[in-house]
Amino acid sequence: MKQIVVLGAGTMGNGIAHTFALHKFNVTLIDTDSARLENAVNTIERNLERQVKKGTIDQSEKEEALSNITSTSVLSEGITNADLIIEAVTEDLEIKSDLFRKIDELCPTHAIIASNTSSISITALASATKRPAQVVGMHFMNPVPIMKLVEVIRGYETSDDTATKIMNLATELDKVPVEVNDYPGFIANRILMPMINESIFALYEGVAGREEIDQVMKLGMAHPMGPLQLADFIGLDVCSAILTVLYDGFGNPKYAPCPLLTKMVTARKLGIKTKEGFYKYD
Ligand SMILES: NC(=O)c1ccc[n+]([C@@H]2O[C@H](COP(=O)([O-])OP(=O)(O)OC[C@H]3O[C@@H](n4cnc5c(N)ncnc54)[C@H](O)[C@@H]3O)[C@@H](O)[C@H]2O)c1
Repeated sequence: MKQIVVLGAGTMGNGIAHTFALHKFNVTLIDTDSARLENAVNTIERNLERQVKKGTIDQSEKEEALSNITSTSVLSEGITNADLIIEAVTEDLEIKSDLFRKIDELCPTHAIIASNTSSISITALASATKRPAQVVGMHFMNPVPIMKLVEVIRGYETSDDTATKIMNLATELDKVPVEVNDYPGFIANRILMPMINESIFALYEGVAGREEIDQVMKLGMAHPMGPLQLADFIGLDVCSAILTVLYDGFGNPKYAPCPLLTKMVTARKLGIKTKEGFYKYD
C-alpha cells in the first residue's frame, strides 16, 4: 500500500494525513471546504515543526513529510489510483454512505475503503458499496500523531485479508491495533461517551462546576484531561452525534445526550474548533 487518500481535512483528517506522510506514504487530502483544507495543511506544518523542536524528527523528515501530501477539493483526484481510502468526514450516516457510494465507483478494484468513524456501523457503510469485504473501520484517536491506539472494526462482511492488511498497516505506522466487532460505538466510545455525558449531566444539575468536575477525574482517576476538557477537544457536535448513534443503536435511554450538550451544539459552542465550549480558547 502506497497511495493513501484521506477524505475530510478536519480535526482527524489532518492528523491521519500527517501520520501517513511521516511514514513515507503518498497522501492526497481531500475536503469539499477549501478553507478547512488550507487550515489542515497549515496545522500539519505547525505540528511537524513542533516535532522538530522536540527532537522527535529532523528538518529533512519534516520537509519530506510535507512533500508527500497533496491537497485538493476534487473527489476524483487521487481516488482513481488509491490503494486505501480513509474517510474522516462529519459523523453523519447519510453523508458517509453517500461518499462510500461515490468512492466505490471511483477507486480501483483492489482498494480498501476504511472509515475513521467513532460510532457509525461499518456494516451500514459497506452496504453502500459493491465491495463489503474490502470495507473496514480504522479508528484513530485524537491527536493522531501522538495516540498509539487504532481500533480496527470488522463489519459483517469484512474479509480476513482486509482486516489483516489494516492491522499490519497500523503497526507500520507505529500504532497498536486492537480488533473489535461492529456494534454502536465499538469499544472506545461505548465506554468514553457515557462518561463524558454523565459529567455534562453533573454540570447541568449543578452538582459541581466545570473545573471541579475535571479536577476530580484528573486527580482522583489519573485521567490526563478532565471529561469536559476532553469533550471540547473532541468537538461537542462529534460527542452529540456519537451519543445519538448509541441511543438509536441500543434503544436505551441511558445514552440520550444531556440537554445541556444539545443546547451548546445548537448554539455552535463546539469546543476548541469554534474557540468556545465548556471553556474558552484564544
Ligand atoms: N474529533 C475526534 O476526537 C475524533 C476521534 C476519533 C474519530 N473521529 C471521527 O472522525 C471523523 C471526522 O471527525 P472530525 O472531528 O475530524 O470532524 P471535523 O468536523 O473536524 O471535520 C470534518 C471534515 O469533513 C469535511 N466534509 C464534510 N462532508 C464532506 C464531504 N462530503 N467530502 C469531503 N469532506 C467533507 C468537512 O468540511 C470537515 O472539514 C468523524 O467520523 C468522527 O466521528 C473524531
